[in-house]
Amino acid sequence: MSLRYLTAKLAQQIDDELINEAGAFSIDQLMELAGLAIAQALARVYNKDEYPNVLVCCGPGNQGGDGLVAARHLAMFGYNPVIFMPKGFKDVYNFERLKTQCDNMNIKMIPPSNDTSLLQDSLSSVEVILDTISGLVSEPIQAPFDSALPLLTNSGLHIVSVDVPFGWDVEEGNVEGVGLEPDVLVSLIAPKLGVRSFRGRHFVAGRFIPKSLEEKFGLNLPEYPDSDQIVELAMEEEAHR
Ligand SMILES: NC(=O)C1=CN([C@@H]2O[C@H](COP(=O)(O)OP(=O)(O)OC[C@H]3O[C@@H](n4cnc5c(N)ncnc54)[C@H](OP(=O)(O)O)[C@@H]3O)[C@@H](O)[C@H]2O)[C@@H](O)CC1
Ligand SMILES: [K+]
Repeated sequence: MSLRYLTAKLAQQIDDELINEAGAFSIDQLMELAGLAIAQALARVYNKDEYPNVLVCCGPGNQGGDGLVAARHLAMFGYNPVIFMPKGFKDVYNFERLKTQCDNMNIKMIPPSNDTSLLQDSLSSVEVILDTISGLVSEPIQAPFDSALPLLTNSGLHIVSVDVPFGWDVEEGNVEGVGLEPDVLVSLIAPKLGVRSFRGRHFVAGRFIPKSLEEKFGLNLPEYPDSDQIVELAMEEEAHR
């Protein structure tokens, strides 16, 4: 039985079940585990001696929250993350706490601005971009990320994307051809249909899904090694899907 690739609707349904009485998780718990796993995947591929500087690009939704958590863990691991979060977080209470936790780690945040020169400056001093802009939303690319996208794409830097690379459709992939082209992808819980064409290093993260939910949704998740929070999909597995 092969790994199940999820529609946007199914991914949302699994998230909802994890949070309602069946799963009984709080969003903070899931965000913390997701952010930790994302940081672990980035560290697995880009070691901190060669790639110490990471630009963490955060959207205004839950995925942006995952990004703030990942930035904090990367700092704990010895990286030097810088946060680019040009649009205010939707859940202000969560954001304020996550932002304070990043401030306490002396993580720099690029101030929101219509002028892209600050972003450009940061791109010239990092080795890796972490794309935690959006995950489950299929929308045309909107401000303020529209002006950032070409800068990220043309930077030539290594890119780690979470769930769905920015600019891709959740189910159809990079149909417009303008989305980010990451080197590494971290799929939370299970990959989404749109990333079937992805051929870089692909990790699945989310070692918190109860067996009952895995079975209910027929996910056929790969086995996580040891005590890892991430599992890398083998190239053969990718080629056969
Ligand atoms: N499964 C799990 O275990 C866990 C899942 N979690 C995470 O939740 C993520 C889903 O979160 P989510 O539902 O809040 O949506 P998300 O993708 O963050 O986008 C929100 C906003 O972004 C914006 N935006 C989107 N597209 C855009 C565009 N093209 N151009 C410009 N802006 C765009 C848009 O903002 P708006 O324009 O509406 O202000 C939209 O409303 C999921 O991927 C995973 O990372 C973890 O937190 C917990 C564990
Ligand atoms: K993303």
